[in-house]
Amino acid sequence: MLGFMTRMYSILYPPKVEKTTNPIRFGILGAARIAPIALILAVASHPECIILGVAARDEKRAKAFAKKHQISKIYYGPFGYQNLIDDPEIDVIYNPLPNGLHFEWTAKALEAGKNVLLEKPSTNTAEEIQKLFEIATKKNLVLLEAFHYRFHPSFLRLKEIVQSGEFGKIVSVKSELKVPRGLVPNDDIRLDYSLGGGALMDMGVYPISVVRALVGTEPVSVVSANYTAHSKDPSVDRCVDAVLAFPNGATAEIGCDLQVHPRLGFIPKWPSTYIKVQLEGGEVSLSNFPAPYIFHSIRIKPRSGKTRSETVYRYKNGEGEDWWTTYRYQLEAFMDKLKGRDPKTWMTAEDSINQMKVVETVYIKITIVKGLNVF
Ligand SMILES: NC(=O)C1=CN([C@@H]2O[C@H](COP(=O)(O)OP(=O)(O)OC[C@H]3O[C@@H](n4cnc5c(N)ncnc54)[C@H](OP(=O)(O)O)[C@@H]3O)[C@@H](O)[C@H]2O)C=CC1
Ligand SMILES: O=C1OC[C@@H](O)[C@H](O)[C@H]1O
Repeated sequence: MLGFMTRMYSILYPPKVEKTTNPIRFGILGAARIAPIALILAVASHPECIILGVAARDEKRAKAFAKKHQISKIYYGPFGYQNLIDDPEIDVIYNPLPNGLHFEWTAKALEAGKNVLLEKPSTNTAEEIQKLFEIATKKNLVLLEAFHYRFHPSFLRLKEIVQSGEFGKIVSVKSELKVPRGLVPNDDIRLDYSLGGGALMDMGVYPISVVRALVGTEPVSVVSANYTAHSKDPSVDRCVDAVLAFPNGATAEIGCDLQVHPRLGFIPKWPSTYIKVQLEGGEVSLSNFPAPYIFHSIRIKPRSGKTRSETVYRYKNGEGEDWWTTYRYQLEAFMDKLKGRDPKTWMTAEDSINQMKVVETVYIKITIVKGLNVF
């Protein structure tokens, strides 16, 4: 309990660090709700970077956000986003715009010579993310799809156990991200088809990326995919459950839901956020994988022998801090990449492109085709 309390305190009030003389300067596109936890708090404890600017469509919103987070440069109005991108003092653009705007604004940022930390899902299609990486490569810029959980030591430990061979080959993987009704209001970007909304685009991309990373190859087919349309708009998927088949015989079940209905109509269900891997010689699981810094448990259940559990908040060599969030670990890797150092782990261009191919294939299986230009 004490560990939990001290972690939470340091996440919300990170210790101040002295910044280097020429820190890398981030600019944020949009006064997005995710920006404080996913970037601003992470940057606060990194010595080599600062948040220099923010752009929002509305002047008041931009000013309020900048004041709250002590950001010195503000852009707003119809050209606000472009003006932030064009600011020669900005080195990196953080793009937490609605999914459907990821491609357009990341392309503009890269074309302007800016590195980009791009929120998940990278784009609407594999073709789009491929184009973005082509620009990034041509211009020698860093582009990262922000699958933050991949950078936390708990996920890396799970992957290490699964891929160590200790329990033999993977038989199946199951991963879910489902949240109770009431968390996603009807006017949320997640429920707007034209902005790239839908459960699979918002939450389902996590389990898909999880199973791909753990199996270590790409699925060969989507065996089945069921979805429930959202009551607000039938073209928006509220919930998706799919089964993927991998070339080595392993299968994966992925699930996502933006509105899990309460038990008996009134008892809210707890969010479902886990990874479970069945191996020939046992089962390994990780609870709360998207926010392991709050709490998590890695359970190792050998087919014969005692069940044990681990919690892992730092890298093996002791690097990191117990209170570092998934976002803080991600920022560490991003900064390492920018500075020409070797990050602990990375989400490559190929990984992001293949990820979107799988997302597209699941959508095709459930026949909600989100303006996708595939096959
Ligand atoms: N990594 C993670 O853990 C998480 C990632 N995300 C991802 O981050 C992104 C943003 O999510 P979230 O912060 O919840 O989103 P918000 O609802 O806060 O929207 C983000 C920003 O989008 C801008 N925007 C631009 N055009 C539109 C438009 N037409 N309609 C609505 N908003 C618009 C708004 O900018 P302005 O201020 O200029 O009005 C707003 O600030 C998504 O891609 C999502 O998938 C979300 C949550 C968690
Ligand atoms: O990226 C995300 O992670 C957590 C979810 O609750 C949220 O909807 C999603 O955007």
